[in-house]
Amino acid sequence: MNKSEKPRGDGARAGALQLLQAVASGATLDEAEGVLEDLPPAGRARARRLAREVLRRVDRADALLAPFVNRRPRPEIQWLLRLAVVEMHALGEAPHGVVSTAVALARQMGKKGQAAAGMVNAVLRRASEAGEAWAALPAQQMPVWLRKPVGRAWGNAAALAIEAAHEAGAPLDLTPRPDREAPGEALPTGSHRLPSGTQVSALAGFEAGDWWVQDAAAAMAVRVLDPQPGEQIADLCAAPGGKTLQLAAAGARVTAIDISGARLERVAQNLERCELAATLIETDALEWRPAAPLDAVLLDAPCSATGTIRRHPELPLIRDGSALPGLIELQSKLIDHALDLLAPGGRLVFATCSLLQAEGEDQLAATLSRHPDLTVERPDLPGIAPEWITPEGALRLRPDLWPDRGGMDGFFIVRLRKPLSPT
Ligand SMILES: C[S@@+](CC[C@H](N)C(=O)[O-])C[C@H]1O[C@@H](n2cnc3c(N)ncnc32)[C@H](O)[C@@H]1O
Repeated sequence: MNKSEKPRGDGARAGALQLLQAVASGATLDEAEGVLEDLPPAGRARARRLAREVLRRVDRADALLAPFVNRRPRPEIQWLLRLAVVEMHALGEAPHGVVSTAVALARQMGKKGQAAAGMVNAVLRRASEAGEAWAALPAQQMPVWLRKPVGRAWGNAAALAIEAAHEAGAPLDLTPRPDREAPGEALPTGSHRLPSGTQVSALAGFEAGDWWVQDAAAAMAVRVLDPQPGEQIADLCAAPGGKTLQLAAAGARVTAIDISGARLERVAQNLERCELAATLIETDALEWRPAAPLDAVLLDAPCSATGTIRRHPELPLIRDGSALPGLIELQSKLIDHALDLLAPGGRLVFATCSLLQAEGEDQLAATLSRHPDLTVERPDLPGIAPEWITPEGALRLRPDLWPDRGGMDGFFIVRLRKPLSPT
């Protein structure tokens, strides 16, 4: 569907379909955002939401549709059918309206769409009566390259619970500045939580910079680091800057580094909105050295981002795990470099938003074998359950934790301390 064929009156659904087709060709939802440029802000938000809800349930929608189609329709029609099924069965939209809108959208997809409109109508009418079958279908499975190691690490029941959390999506979490208020339910670890879909810019305190958006699990890395006023701290992979803001708000003297100038620009905007300060440097962290050794380093390393599938449900569709070896190698180089920047007795927090032990537990084991003089410091923080702490003393966070509260991102976080004198 090109722009001129975009249906007037239901731009959000048409926008969602364009996003879904962009994802099918390998784009992230953020990268595909440009297809929504003609929509007003509310329509864009709805299109993004619809696309995310479909991406969380592609397999489930296909399984429901399979008995009603003779052969798999063209990709754009299949996305249209999936969208309609998800709207009816997951989002509680009235079937009559969903079916007639889907038929209208098909008619606006050129000749092939017009030819498919009758089939769309017939299939969706039958699918609308299949609520029980929908309820009996399992949540979407993670792809094999991810599910296998997750099942091996924590068992099948945990993998199923993680998949249920992926389907449920993510609430909106805020980190308040220490001296300010934030809306939402206060969580035991200090974040504030609001329902998913809350419009961020309309919340009290946004303009004043009283808080910033940051998942509750992501916010724990800086709490584990425990920055102190006046400490010299480098945030080696800083953008878009949630953790830089936390470090600066604690009164540390922060150098925020990122290899991406465009992403670093977002750190600058966030700092400005929250009236906080940090020195920003666009460079490869592996090539950066401070003038004097540091009190602490935060290394929130580039990783598979498999802990963020609740908010980025396109990742399982567009990633195949082939980037992992390169990421793991980069993480270990960054760890060694970060340790080299620390003063004696300095601390390094290594974190990845990953569900893979290869980017967490195994990376810690390899680091300790390369640097046997390091001490792992177990986190001792309000709200952290003892079972989240690994035998080695790291923090393993998973989307299926806090199931009654709405979950959290998957993260691995560990604090390492350098010896006071060389051993
Ligand atoms: C997981 S994100 C960091 C998220 C950030 N800490 C936050 O809390 O908002 C990883 C970042 O590492 C950056 N990056 C990747 N390779 C890098 C390198 N060699 N040196 C510096 N930054 C790098 C990426 O541009 C990306 O912004």
